[in-house]
Order: sequence, then structure tokens, then C-alpha cells
Amino acid sequence: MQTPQAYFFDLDGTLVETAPEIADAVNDTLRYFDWPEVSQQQVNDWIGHGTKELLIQALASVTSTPVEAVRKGADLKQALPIFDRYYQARCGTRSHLYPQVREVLSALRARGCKLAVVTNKEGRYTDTVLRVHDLHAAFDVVVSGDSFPVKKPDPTSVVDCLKRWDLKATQALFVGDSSIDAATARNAGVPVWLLPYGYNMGESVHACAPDRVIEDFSALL
Ligand SMILES: O=C(O)COP(=O)(O)O
Repeated sequence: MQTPQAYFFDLDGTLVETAPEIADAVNDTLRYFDWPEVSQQQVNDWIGHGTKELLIQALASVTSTPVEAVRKGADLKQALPIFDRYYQARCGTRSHLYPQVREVLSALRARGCKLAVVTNKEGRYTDTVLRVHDLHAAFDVVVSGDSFPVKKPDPTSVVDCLKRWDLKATQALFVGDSSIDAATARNAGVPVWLLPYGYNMGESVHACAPDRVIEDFSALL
């Protein structure tokens, strides 16, 4: 593999451990409506398709309703603004950067590499999470789940960045924690390295057959 000139990073489970405060916000919401709470493990396994999808899974679970019915139903409509308020308040309370993230991002920046976040989290939450961790100025591009009409694993955002930077797919690297990230990278033709500590819907990252599984961010230097 060539030395990458551009890096695409997933957010939740790759740059920042966010699951504890996401679970807090989900359970705040469920309590508000007198529904039973969900476990941390359930929340971890629902991360990956964006926060709205996660809330749909939680509502389906606690109300024993099929996911497709929740998606179209009144419960979701009522729960979304309540969740929004709680999640914005919880952002930064129990999340933290994984080891070496800040140092490695600075080092890659200093080398002149292009850096992007590509997350399925909705933009208003991505912005808050990056700001509370003082990461909002660390990237050339931030792509959220609602930045384009399509989200990961669709490669549109990655392809768009490469075009803007005039780089080939093989000159970049995607760094993530899930099968969604692996599929996004493959769909864009970009090599992918996965971290084993994030959220991969209960599956081992080895099952996603990435180009490499790395233990932590220091492997990027
Ligand atoms: O919010 C989510 O479910 C996913 O976020 P991620 O794409 O950063 O893992």
C-alpha cells in the first residue's frame, strides 16, 4: 500500500467512544415515556446506521413492535424531539477520545495529509461531539449521515472528497470499526483498516476482512 495522502475516519467507536452517553440519552427518552430501559450492550450493537435508526431499534425493542411499523408510527415522531434534547445535553458527558487520536491526527495534519470524518451520525450531533472534544478544526471535511441523500456504505461522500482533492482511491485510507465502514471503503475502492474496540453490531472486525486490523491509532504513524 502507498503511504496515504488522505484519511477517512469513522466517528463513533473509531475516534470517540460515544456509546455510554448515547445509551444515557436513549434511556432518558424511554423513561420520559414510561417505557422500559435498554442495556448498554443493546445500544452498542445498534450503533452504525445513525442515531434515528438507533432510536427506531430501541423503540421496536421496548414496545415489541416490528421495526418497519415503528419507522412509520407516532411513537417515533413523539420520541425524536425528546431524544434530541436529551442527546444534545448528554454529548460530552460520558464520551472520550480513544488513545492517541489527537496526537495522530495532529501528526498526519503536519505531514500535509487530508483528513475527513465520515459518520452516519446526523450532522447536528456530529458537530456537538466534535466541538465538545475540541476536534471540530481537526478535519478538512466532515460528512454526516444527513450531509448527502445517501449515507455509508454508499461511497458517494468518499468519492466526492477524492475528486475534490484530486487523489486516487489507492492514495487514501479508510479507518473505521465496522462492516459498514469496510463496505464503504470497498465501494469507493479505498483500502480499509479496522479497530477492534468499537461498535460492529456484535461481530468481530476480522469477519469484515479489512486490509488490516490495528490495535490503536499509533499504527497509523
Ligand atoms: O451514529 C451512528 O449510528 C454511527 O456513527 P458512525 O458512522 O460514526 O459509526
